[in-house]
Amino acid sequence: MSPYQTAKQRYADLGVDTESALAQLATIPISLHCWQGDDVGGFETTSTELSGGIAVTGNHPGKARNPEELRSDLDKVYSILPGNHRLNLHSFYGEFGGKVVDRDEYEVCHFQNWIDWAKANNHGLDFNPTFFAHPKADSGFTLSSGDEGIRDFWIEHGKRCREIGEAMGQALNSHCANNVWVPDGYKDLPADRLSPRKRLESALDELFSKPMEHNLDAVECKLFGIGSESYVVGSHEFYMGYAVKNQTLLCLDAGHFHPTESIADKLSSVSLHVPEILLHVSRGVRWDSDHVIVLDDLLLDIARELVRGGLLDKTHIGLDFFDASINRVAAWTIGTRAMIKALLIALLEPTETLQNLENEGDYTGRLALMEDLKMMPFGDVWEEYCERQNVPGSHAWLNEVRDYENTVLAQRESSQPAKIAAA
Ligand SMILES: C[C@H](O)[C@H](O)[C@@H](O)C(=O)CO
Ligand SMILES: [Mn+2]
Repeated sequence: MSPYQTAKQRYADLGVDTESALAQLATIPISLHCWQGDDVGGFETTSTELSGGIAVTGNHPGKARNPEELRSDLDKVYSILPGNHRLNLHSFYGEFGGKVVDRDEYEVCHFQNWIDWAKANNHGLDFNPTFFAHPKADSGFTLSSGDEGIRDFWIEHGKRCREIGEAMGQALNSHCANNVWVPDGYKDLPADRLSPRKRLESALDELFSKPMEHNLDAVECKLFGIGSESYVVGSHEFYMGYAVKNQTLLCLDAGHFHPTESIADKLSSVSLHVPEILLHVSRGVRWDSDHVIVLDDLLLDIARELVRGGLLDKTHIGLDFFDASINRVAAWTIGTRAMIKALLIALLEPTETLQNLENEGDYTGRLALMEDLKMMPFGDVWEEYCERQNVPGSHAWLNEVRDYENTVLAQRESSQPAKIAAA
């Protein structure tokens, strides 16, 4: 018997059908974030320093310098991922043909190459307005700014991004999860916590006022950022309330809460009150909210909650990490494959048995089974999945990335010259 056949039998003994787990896994798209490929740089003609309290460290050679290189890197990543996945694009990755196009002037045409590429490769697209890395975000406030001109500028940006998201969804015959994250906040003790929150609420009301069909609005909170340690306008309570009241999607970023707080525990509660959930799966390490995700307990808990609670249908799984200290194509691949593995392990659980034990009050049996499940041969099921999906299994994928590094990434100048604007 092959290792998979043995594993299949061992799972069958627990009442788990590995074939249906694999069939379901193949239907779950993960939305890869474009910004892992170039250290959250974007392709605007006037480049501005990254801001908004997020930071990328590391200087691994081979960073994508233009949209063609970024798409080529993404093609490589998708080619070694089992399943069919989406792209989550930030708006400042538009293609502006060498012209200065400010954020309140973005149009669908600036994203046409991305749409064409997504269509040709059968990727859904998700989107994000970009409220950072811009002179009008330098005060630390955007949609909640006390300056009406600044606020209006960002509201216009948000509205245009919704139109772009709608066009993406329409062109690709899919939804487009469009996530608003603003960095607004104070480094030190605020004297007025309420006014910025009132301004953010009414700015969002205006930004979201036009009904859309394909574009799904989402809002993302954060506990603190670098430079906004004392106060973030868009806190969890703010956005939870906003999303419930307005029935938008709520985005939960795994790195945006207190280190002892896991978003896994939030999913069931939130699912009762908002129509759908967007995830930014990330890994917080001390002050940094964006390490590459790995197959750890926190990630497994997220996947288990999605499966046990039957929440996969109302959850959009997106990733959010960036690491420039390792090969960026490998970073994407390690993180995305970890997410898929976590989902597989969760799908291979005998959920009904566990829940029956719980309902019967047999907590001994529940804990014993949970512990024994950790020794089940899910690795053999994973290898089978990779083989059936025609992608390299464990270890082999890294050879492909190393080849790509030697033949493609190494050709990019280490000096990382100015961005090449696409025509
Ligand atoms: C680049 C993204 O907008 C960003 O990571 C955001 O989602 C976030 O999580 C900020 O900490
Ligand atoms: Mn995020």
